[in-house]
Amino acid sequence: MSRPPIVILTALDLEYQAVQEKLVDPRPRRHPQGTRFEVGRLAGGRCPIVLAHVGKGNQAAAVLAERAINTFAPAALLFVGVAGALHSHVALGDVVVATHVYAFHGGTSEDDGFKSRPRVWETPHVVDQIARHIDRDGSWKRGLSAHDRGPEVHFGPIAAGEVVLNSKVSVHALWIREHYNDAQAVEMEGAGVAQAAHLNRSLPVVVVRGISDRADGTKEDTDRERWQQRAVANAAAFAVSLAEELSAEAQDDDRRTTETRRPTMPETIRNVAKGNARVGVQAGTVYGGIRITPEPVPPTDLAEALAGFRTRLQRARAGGHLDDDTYTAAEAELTVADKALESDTPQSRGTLTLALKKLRGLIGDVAELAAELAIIIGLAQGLS
Ligand SMILES: Nc1nc2c([nH]c(=O)n2[C@H]2C[C@H](O)[C@@H](COP(=O)(O)OP(=O)(O)OP(=O)(O)O)O2)c(=O)[nH]1
Repeated sequence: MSRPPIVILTALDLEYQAVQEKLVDPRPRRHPQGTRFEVGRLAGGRCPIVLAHVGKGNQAAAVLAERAINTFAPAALLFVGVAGALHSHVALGDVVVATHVYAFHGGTSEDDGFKSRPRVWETPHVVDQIARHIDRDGSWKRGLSAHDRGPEVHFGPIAAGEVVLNSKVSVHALWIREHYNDAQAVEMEGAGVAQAAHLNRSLPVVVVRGISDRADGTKEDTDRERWQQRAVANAAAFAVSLAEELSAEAQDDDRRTTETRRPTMPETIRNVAKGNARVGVQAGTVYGGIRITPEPVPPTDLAEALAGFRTRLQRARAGGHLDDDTYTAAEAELTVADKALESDTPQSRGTLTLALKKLRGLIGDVAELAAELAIIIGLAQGLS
């Protein structure tokens, strides 16, 4: 079972570069709409990473997050970048991991002033627990260049708006202090990414930010002192450790689901076979060097099976088991099959079977996919 990918989004070139440096053998993947993703693996790790540059702002971040989710079916989404600190205990170079993201610009403008209409997305519990474990473990700091003090990791809310905040006394600064007082850092993309993940069956998302200024009017100075590069290197180091753990966890979850679906066998087996009946192995407990491969539970609903197969196809591509051209051709056949299934006429049933057979020719080299498709073809043939 191959590991599901983790998508990492970045806004600035220096953020992209900081993550890209962690990838082994990154390969470009061009989306039909022109977005260039890069897919690689972490050095010494097994998790496929999909990296993208989304530019500044929540809107672009949301659209491209949606695109990445649809294309790669990741196990989780991370945003890695820089941010300004909102409290004095959060120092330059520290890492802030969002427990919540506040979209701090929501509100209503009334005669007696602007009223807050907060929106907030919470980081899923399981992901938060993994991130805290990585912080306690501390091994994510290996490989960081030696500083006077190692960066600290802070867990807390992040405020994401539509402006670069570079003042302690501006309207925006006062607004955040009054209504989002526990926010640790401020940035411009977290809300867009969180919204996109929420709209995709609440896919786990984590915003990881390195602090490169104090959001207090000194941003130009700290930028000149290259705090952006230093801060994002720390955020990237933390994020890739997190990605590796998240992918491993998702794989374990997949395995557990497969195992709980397997019917359990009682310890004592009574053989009820009679006459010339053929009997395989019936055993409650088996000792010795026996390898057992769990048999997948065959799908019964064709539409669901096709949707599941599309996800598997995306993962096979993200994991490097299918090249781009084969993937595109296979996806096209799957779309033909989907449409034919919707029409449900005698003619469309023929189209459906033909599309699935062409698909079989395309993915035949990937054993896992071929086995699953054989079951789907059986289901489709059962329709006619
Ligand atoms: N360090 C820091 N990063 C911030 C702040 N606000 C903010 O949105 N970010 C994050 C999210 C944005 O993607 C990006 C904006 O930072 P930037 O350095 O590009 O800001 P800017 O537009 O003023 O920079 P420039 O291109 O004019 O030099 O950094 C902040 O106050 N401090």
